[in-house]
Amino acid sequence: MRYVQDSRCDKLIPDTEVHAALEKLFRAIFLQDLQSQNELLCMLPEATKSTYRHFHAPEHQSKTSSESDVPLEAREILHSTLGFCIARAPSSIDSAGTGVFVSKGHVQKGAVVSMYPGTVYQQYEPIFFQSIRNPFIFRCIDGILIDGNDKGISQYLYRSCSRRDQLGPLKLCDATWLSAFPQNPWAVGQYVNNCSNEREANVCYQEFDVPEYFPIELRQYLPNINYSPDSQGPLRCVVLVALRDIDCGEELFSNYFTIVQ
Ligand SMILES: C[S@@+](CC[C@H](N)C(=O)[O-])C[C@H]1O[C@@H](n2cnc3c(N)ncnc32)[C@H](O)[C@@H]1O
Repeated sequence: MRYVQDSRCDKLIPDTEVHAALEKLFRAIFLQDLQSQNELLCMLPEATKSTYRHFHAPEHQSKTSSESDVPLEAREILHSTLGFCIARAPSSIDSAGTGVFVSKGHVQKGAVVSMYPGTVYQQYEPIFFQSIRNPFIFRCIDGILIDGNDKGISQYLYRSCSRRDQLGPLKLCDATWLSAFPQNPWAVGQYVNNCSNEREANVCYQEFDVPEYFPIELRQYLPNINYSPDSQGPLRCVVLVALRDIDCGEELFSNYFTIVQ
């Protein structure tokens, strides 16, 4: 069990740091994929477009296209931006199925390591059928639920909601976490296994409400979507934050049970 004095004391790092980390990684992914973002860029306000204008300059293009036009693999972008990669692999615990490992580099205490993807349900929204034999439902402190199952009915619902909310080339979330190759390399947090007496937690969950001013062109990398189109307020995301320095090769373990006293 993880004990927290008060729901206001649950956060390990301030929201501003989570926001900065998300923006840093997402911008790096966006810049790597700039050639296919033209249609979206045309829709954006002049001020936003101008932020990216210099990246169209021939000097930059010649640097990235010298080898091929294929964007850097997502995990490599994570490594070059934040100094580590994570990947799914068979857990170091027998019978625990798949886990998530630091596969390259080193994670520093307090860093955002991963995100918990999935469909976001308010307390009063129906989730009964999706929840049957589904170990991927995450419950937030305020009762909001996130269904991070990448199979079955959960998968269909996420895809359906993501297409519903797409406005032309403007995607408001990322659905690639449902595949083996997520474009947001953090979006594998639902595979992080539970700690035990032998394997202490090295990451913990932290809720993050995406503010209105989060860059619209970067929302396409958020691995969460509201179940209801009428949901009010900010989109709920959950990130996993390192509780200590984590070395390459270590498996990530969280604590599935937090008691708010
Ligand atoms: C959210 S899933 C985590 C991903 C899971 N390992 C998989 O391969 O799908 C939670 C399930 O993983 C397994 N699990 C998680 N932590 C475990 C542990 N410490 N020991 C054994 N099984 C574990 C349990 O089956 C649990 O219901």
